Amino acid sequence: MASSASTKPIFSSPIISSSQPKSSKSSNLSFLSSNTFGVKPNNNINNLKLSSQQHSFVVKSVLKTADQTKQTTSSNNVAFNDEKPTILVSEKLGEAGLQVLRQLGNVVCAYDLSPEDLCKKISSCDALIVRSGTKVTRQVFEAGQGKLKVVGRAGVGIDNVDLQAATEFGCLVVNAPTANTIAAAEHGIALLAAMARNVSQADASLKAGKWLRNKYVGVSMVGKTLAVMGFGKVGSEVARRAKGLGMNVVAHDPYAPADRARAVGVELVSFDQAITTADFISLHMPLTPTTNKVFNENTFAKMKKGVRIINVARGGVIDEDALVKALDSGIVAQAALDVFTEEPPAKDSKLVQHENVIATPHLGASTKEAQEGVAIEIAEAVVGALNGELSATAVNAPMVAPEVLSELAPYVVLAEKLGRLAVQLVSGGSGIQSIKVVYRSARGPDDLDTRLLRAMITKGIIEPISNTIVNLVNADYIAKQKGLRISEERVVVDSSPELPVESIQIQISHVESKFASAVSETGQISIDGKVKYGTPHLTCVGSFGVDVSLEGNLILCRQIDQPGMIGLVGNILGEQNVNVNYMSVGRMSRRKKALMAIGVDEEPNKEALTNIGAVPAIEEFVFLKL
Ligand SMILES: NC(=O)c1ccc[n+]([C@@H]2O[C@H](COP(=O)([O-])OP(=O)(O)OC[C@H]3O[C@@H](n4cnc5c(N)ncnc54)[C@H](O)[C@@H]3O)[C@@H](O)[C@H]2O)c1
Ligand SMILES: O=C(O)[C@H](O)COP(=O)(O)O
Repeated sequence: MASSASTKPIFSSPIISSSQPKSSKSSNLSFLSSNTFGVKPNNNINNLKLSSQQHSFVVKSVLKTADQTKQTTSSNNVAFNDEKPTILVSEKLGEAGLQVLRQLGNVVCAYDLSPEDLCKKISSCDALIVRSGTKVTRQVFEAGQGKLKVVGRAGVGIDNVDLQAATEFGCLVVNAPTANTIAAAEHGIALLAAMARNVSQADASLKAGKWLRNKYVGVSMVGKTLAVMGFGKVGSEVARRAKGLGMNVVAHDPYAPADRARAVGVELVSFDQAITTADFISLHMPLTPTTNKVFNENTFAKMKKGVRIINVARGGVIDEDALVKALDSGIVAQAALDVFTEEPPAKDSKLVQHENVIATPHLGASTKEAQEGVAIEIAEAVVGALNGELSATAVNAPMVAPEVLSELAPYVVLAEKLGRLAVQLVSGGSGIQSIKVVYRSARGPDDLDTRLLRAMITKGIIEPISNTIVNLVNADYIAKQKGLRISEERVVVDSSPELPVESIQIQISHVESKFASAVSETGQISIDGKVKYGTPHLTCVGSFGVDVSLEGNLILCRQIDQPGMIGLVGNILGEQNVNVNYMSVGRMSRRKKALMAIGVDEEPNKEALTNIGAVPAIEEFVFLKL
């Protein structure tokens, strides 16, 4: 490490768990099985090479599922399946979106599927597109395991998708968050005005032959206070429109920036302040464990008597029984509801049937314009994901800008290879619990996004020793599940900021190594790598500096530094027709200990490895698969 280097931890890993994983697999990484040479046969090795389609390749690699791994392993290249992907559309989607999908894959539109039929169909699908009516449960992800790569939610709310299960199964979830904003806001305003002026009730009454002008006297909106609960995309558009109606608008949103509210002329206030001062309350927050039934008996009791409530967000944010009581008692004068806890609600729902309630069947996003826009937005996101692009609307994966991705491409390969090497250096009986990754870089902390690199290191470490397929979506989850703690550290070095990373070091502590020379003076297994001319290189093993290109496989030998060693080992390999592609020797001092790193194209047979071990000057050696 350069003496001028400053050390700054950048990541305090969330991947810290003392809990045992749920799966029946080993709770830590102690199940390294060994053959004669201490290496477990590895079915998941990808012969990764950078190509002209580097960017696309990198993403495909980081999002790869078991299915793709099978295919790439058998064909020994990194290309996606040549067959067209199958995209299941389980709810009505605009024609323009379907056309985008058809350009890439086989599109199957199957509406109103039972949960069982969805599970049956999904096992042969690469992607699923839903709206709010399809429950994408854990069972769906289990049924789609190894094949289903992406779930597209044609809309905003993802409360009908089991995100935890998606992440565990490495399935990307994308949504279409912008195209229906205006439609939802307009519907909110339509309900607000219709409720205030009794439009629905008066219309029904007139159609029933009555003329009740006195009964349907409404309330005015101008000068009244509207509390917008959730000042996101829809909430802020509702606020903007309500101001146009002359309303006094306040908003509550714990995460909204004050300047965004100021720009609309809205004051951000506390939850209690909002609900106690408002004449109208309009709900625009997502349904989450925190917002579930946040409008309940207690909160209704705090509201101004005669308050009016509009909900175009999610039914689940209201305790519907409590709302019926509040309507009966007059605390809530009227409610206008587009969404319900159960959709469709029961025909005899007291809430829907209440005389002071007007209701629509989840129509917020249902304008021609919004449905066209949502269909295109989700189709493009799903096609992009299937093509290997990271989506800007990924819900359960880090979003990495394409230019960052291209720049990091060779480092992604290096990261995975170093992970693979490091884990193979751990001796069979040891469990890995703690891994430290040190990035040496001239870049400032904001200019280096290491999430991708960390995911690929995790992939490299876990895949050789388990059947789990690791990708960008599930890397952190899988590491946590296996009790693996990964911490990251940045060392700022005085080199060119043109390069995102100068070197990556992986340290594994509290384990024994099957190759003692890989253990550094401070007691950890430690290896370093760099990208040279676009190719990953191993540059340090323990305390030995080496330089070997990480292609094919690797033999590391520690020996007494003396003439003729390269020839001796080269001959043994040559006799078995094993081609050496790279060789490098690092030593501590002259004629003492040296470390020889040999890159080989083929896997040496047992005899070749036995003969290498029998060379008197060789004190230890290890064969590592990349
Ligand atoms: N009825 C429909 O057809 C329809 C159409 C579009 C959107 N929606 C629903 O409307 C809601 C908002 O959509 P959006 O596009 O504006 O989403 P958004 O993510 O842009 O906005 C949601 C806002 O809620 C805020 N929030 C989160 N937790 C909160 C809490 N506890 N209290 C207050 N605010 C909180 C967030 O900070 C965010 O600003 C979602 O539930 C969405 O599913 C319904
Ligand atoms: O969250 C959303 O985008 C809306 O609730 C729209 O849902 P829909 O796609 O089922 O109309």
